Amino acid sequence: MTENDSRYPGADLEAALARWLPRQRWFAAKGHTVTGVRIVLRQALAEGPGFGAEHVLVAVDFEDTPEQIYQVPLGYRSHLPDELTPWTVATPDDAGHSVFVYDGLRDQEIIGLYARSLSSGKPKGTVDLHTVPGSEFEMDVRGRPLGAEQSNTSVVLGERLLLKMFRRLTLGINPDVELHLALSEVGCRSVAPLRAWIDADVEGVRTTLAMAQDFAANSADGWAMALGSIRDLLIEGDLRADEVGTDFAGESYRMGTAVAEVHSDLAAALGESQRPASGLAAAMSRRLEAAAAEVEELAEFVPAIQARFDEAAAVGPVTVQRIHGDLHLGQVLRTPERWLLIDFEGEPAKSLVERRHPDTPLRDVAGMLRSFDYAAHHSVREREPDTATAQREFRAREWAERNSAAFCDGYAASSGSDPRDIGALLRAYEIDKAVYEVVYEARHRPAWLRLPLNAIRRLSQD
Ligand SMILES: Nc1ncnc2c1ncn2[C@@H]1O[C@H](COP(=O)(O)OP(=O)(O)O)[C@@H](O)[C@H]1O
Ligand SMILES: O=P(O)(O)O[C@H]1O[C@H](CO)[C@@H](O[C@H]2O[C@H](CO)[C@@H](O)[C@H](O)[C@H]2O)[C@H](O)[C@H]1O
Repeated sequence: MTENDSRYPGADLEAALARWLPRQRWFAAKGHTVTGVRIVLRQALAEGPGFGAEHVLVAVDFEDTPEQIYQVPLGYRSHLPDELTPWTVATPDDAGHSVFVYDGLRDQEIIGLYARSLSSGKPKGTVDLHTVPGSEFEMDVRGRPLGAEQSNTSVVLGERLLLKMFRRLTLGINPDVELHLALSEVGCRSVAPLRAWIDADVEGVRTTLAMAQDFAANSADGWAMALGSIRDLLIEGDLRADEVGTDFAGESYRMGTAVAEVHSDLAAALGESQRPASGLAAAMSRRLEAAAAEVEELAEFVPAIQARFDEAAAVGPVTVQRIHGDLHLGQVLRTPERWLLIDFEGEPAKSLVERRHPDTPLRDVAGMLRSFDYAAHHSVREREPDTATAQREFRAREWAERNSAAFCDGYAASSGSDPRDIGALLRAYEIDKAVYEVVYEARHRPAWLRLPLNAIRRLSQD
């Protein structure tokens, strides 16, 4: 297939993508009506009889929200194997299109094309590849998609590298690459080293498209591990968290030390400064106002939340630095050796400028404390209600408190500073995160909305 391809005209591709994009897990504008799709980059990767592949970027217009740009590597085949049919964008039709169009990142052959580009150091056309010095790639590695869809799409190359293709593009450098690069340069042990990244000029701005880092084989994510621990605890509800065989506190402690190490390495690599807590609290109040305008269930909590933010504002000057920005149990991987932090993109709903703003490390600590609460209470809600439900709620809370304390202990032991010492600010961050979660759940998983709302009640009114 070539740039001005006659077999699949741009206008038809744009129309097919307008129908397909809103159904994707990573589509960030759920609930907004797409009014048009415009191709902004179309780069042939392979072409031959019955098979083609293209790297495509599109700008999506909406009725009621600003344009968004998405990355959609596409495959074209005259015969689509069964395993690729769930990823169909368009089928052959009466209008004379003889090929299926599908999500290229589900096709091992197309993933292999990206792998070869990385290993040869020669991406196609206007797309640039940057290799971190000392990183080598094998020429002909095979690729496979990585499990479930998330905010982006990741593929494993030769079981050695993970290539993450950003889906919704934010014009500029992606903090995931920026922070992984900084951490890799100072030899941080608690991240998977960055090996390469891909960028291109998009609408006149140099923009990150993808990154490759070491693949941590045989790892488990913190969310799955935490759920395993809680499952055992909730079977009867009569044992305390420290009495069940799958007590998680030791892991939470080590996770705390890993997060502290990353914070210390980020400060060493990118610096620290001072900021009045009043400015941080004012930003939280603005976010609260916007969230309450979007999710009406928040309204009754606004005065109590604001009182907590006012307490945080009185804390005085605090040290700020670059942080992870969206830390939760799904963002930590337990390898056989240690915990690794992944996905430094920051909260997807924030602008790039906001995500790159220095903040206190307490935001990340609070993110993990919120996640212990999520894991515990989500597990209770997964079970059919019965006479033991109240007891399970009690145990779940105990589990969250035990693991939060262990995490903070580990953090304090590694960093020399205990996050609980500035309790008013830590609590404000927990509430701020729960407010973000209320909006996130209302947009993506309304059935989960009660989880952050219950936490807000507890955190703002205790
Ligand atoms: N370096 C890695 N090694 C192994 N698995 C990884 C690695 N980085 C991420 N993963 C896995 O890929 C999934 C998606 O990664 P993440 O960076 O969180 O992507 P997204 O931006 O799509 O949320 C994670 O949940 C984790 O299971
Ligand atoms: O897609 P990302 O992983 O970057 O993060 C977004 O999605 C997360 C949900 O997967 C969301 O996290 C919330 O749910 C988690 C459980 O699924 C829980 O552990 C977190 O504490 C809770 O915030 C995250 O906030 C969002 O940015």
